Amino acid sequence: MSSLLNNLIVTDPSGSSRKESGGNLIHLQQRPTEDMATQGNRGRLRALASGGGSMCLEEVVIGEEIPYPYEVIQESAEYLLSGTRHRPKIGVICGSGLGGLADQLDERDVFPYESIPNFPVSTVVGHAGRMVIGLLSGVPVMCMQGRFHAYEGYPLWKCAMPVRVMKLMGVEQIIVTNAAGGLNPGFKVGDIMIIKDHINMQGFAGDSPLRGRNDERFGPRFPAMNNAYDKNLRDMAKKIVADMNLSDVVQEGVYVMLGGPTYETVAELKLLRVVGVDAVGMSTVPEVVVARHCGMKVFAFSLITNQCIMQYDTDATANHEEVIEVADKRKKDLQELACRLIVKMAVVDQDG
Ligand SMILES: O=P(O)(O)O[C@H]1O[C@H](CO)[C@@H](O)[C@H]1O
Ligand code: HPA
Repeated sequence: MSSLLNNLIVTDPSGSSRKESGGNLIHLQQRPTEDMATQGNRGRLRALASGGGSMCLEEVVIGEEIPYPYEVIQESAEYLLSGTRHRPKIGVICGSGLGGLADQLDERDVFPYESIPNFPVSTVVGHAGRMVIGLLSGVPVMCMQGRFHAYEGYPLWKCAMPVRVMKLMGVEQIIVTNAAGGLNPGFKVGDIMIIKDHINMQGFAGDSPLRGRNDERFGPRFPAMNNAYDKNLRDMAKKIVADMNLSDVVQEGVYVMLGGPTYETVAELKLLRVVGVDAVGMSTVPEVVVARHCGMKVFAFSLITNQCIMQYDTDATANHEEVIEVADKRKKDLQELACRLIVKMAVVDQDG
C-alpha cells in the first residue's frame, strides 16, 4: 500500500491541490465544491495514488466533511431574519431536557431545524429540534431547543455551526446549558454548576470545530481560550442565585466534553478527576470555542443530573432517562435563573 502512495495528490479544504510526495501528478478525481457544502453532502477529499509509474490507481478518502463557508452560514441567518421581526442579541442553547425555556418566549417565531437551510437535525430524546425566537421579559432572545452532538455523527464544526448563524444575526452574548454527570464528590444530583473553565479533550486529540482554513470574518486563526467563560456574567449569575435562595445548590467548576455516546468507565472517571474535572458531558465545548472565536461573551452552566459512578461494586448505571427526569424536576429554577440573567445581560449590553 505504501508504494501505491508514492504519488499522492491531496485536495485540502481550500480546494487547492498539492503533490504530497515525488512522482507525477496524475488526475484529481473530485474537488470539494461550495455546492457540496451547501447541500450538506459528505465533502470527501479524495486523492489518487499511482504506484511506481504503473497505472494502478487507488482512491483514498483522507478528509471529512468540509466546514460551511461564510456564505452558507449567511444563508441560514438571512432565512431566520426574514422569518421574524425580532432582532436578538442574546442566544441560548438548551441542553438535554432543558428546552422548556424556549416555550416561555412571548410573541415567538418557531423554526423546526428541518426548515432552516443548511441546518443539521436533532436526533436525541430531550432535544426538540427547533429554533425559537421571541421575547423573554421583553428582551429579544433566540433559543436553540435542542443541540447537535458529535456522537450523532456530526463533525464538531457542524455541532457548533448554529453559533455562527446566531453571530451573523447579531447575537453578542450566549448562554450555553447542558446536563452533566457530577464528578466532584461535593456535588449532588440537582446542583447547578456554573462553568468557569473546560477541558477540550477533542482538542487534545487534534480535532476542533475551528479545524480547517480560518475565515477572519468569523475570528482569528488562534483565539485565546483562557477567559472563555465571562467573569462578569458568572458574578452576575451568583448574585441572582443568592437572591433566589439557591446558593446552596450552586457550584462552580470545570466541565469536560467526551465524545460519547457511552457513559464513562470507572477508570476514565478516576483519570478525569485527577486532572481537575468537576462535571462530565458530551457537548458545549465546540459551541463555546466557536462563540469565543467570533467574539461572543459566554455564560454556561451544567445541571448535575447524575452522580458519576466511581465504584466497581455497584449495579447502578448512568442512563439518559434519569438525565431527562432530573432536568424536568429542576427546570423551573433553571428557567428563572436564565430569565433573570438575560434581563441583566440586556441592561449591561444597553449601557455598553
Ligand atoms: O449536553 P446535553 O446536550 O445537555 O446532553 C447530555 O445528556 C446526554 C447523555 O445523557 C448527552 O448528550 C450529554 O451531552
Ligand atoms: N456523563 C456524560 N454525559 C452526561 C452525563 C454523564 O454522566 N450525564 C449527563 N450527560
